[in-house]
Amino acid sequence: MAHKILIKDVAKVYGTRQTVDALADVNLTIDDGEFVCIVGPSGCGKSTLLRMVANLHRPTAGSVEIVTERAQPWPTAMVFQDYGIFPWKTVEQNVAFGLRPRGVGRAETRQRVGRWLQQMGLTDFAKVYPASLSGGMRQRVSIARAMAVEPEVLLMDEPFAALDAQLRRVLQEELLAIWQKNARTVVFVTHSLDEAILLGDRVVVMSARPGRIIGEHHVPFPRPRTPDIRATAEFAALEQRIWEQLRSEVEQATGHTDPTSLGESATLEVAR
Ligand SMILES: Nc1ncnc2c1ncn2[C@@H]1O[C@H](COP(=O)(O)OP(=O)(O)OP(=O)(O)O)[C@@H](O)[C@H]1O
Repeated sequence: MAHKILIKDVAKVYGTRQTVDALADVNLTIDDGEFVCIVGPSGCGKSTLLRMVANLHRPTAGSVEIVTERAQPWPTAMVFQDYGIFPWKTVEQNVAFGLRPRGVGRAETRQRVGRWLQQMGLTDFAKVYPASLSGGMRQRVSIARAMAVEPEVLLMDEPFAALDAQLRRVLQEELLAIWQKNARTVVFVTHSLDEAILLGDRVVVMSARPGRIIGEHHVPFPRPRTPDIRATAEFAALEQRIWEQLRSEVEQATGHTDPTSLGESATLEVAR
């Protein structure tokens, strides 16, 4: 398959007098249409990496490239944990945002907004302002907005982390179904190994800061997938393998040495 994202020898240092080494020696190639999940301890530079792919941050060293025929506007869209939608715009105005700057005409905008409102179950809320929506509905607006621009690469930074456990599962399942219908390249940052395995074709594991890639795991479940794969022994075994690789990094990042004492401060979620 053709390569879509090429991350070569990337390092990121924040600050000038007091510096933070966020990333070091990051090399990652993502194929066109691949769904890659990135997991790693808190503060290891996952968001930094995503922002570099979004062209919001520049690497201090190395390069981040998206293979595309239309570099203007930048061919990514991003979904954030805190939704990032505009409170002063209605749901449909939020979903339409981003289409005009991309030169999408009125008729096409109406058609795309209608389609994505429908796909995300938002049609009845088109004229509503975000303040009256639940967190789950706001995140649906955010996903609809990102998908409406038909990005070549969709970047998702812990999009479901603020939702309660049940709602999170519902949105995971919706995203799984949407992606299987509209396959495109996705880079998805999460603290949840369960989520990463359910959704991803590949799970990339990062070390404690400065973040490096310390492992990559192919997710062997064929598409289309359903959430039933969670109940398989293969799923549990893969989750365990990834956790074993990650545990010492999480301990390092949190200052814990006894894994049984991670408790409330655990920075990774492992279903067990
Ligand atoms: N603009 C900035 N200026 C200075 N330091 C920053 C900046 N942005 C991030 N950092 C630091 O860089 C490191 C990596 O941050 P980043 O947010 O990329 O990590 P993360 O893995 O996404 O964290 P989390 O899992 O907690 O969201 C952290 O130590 C963070 O404090």
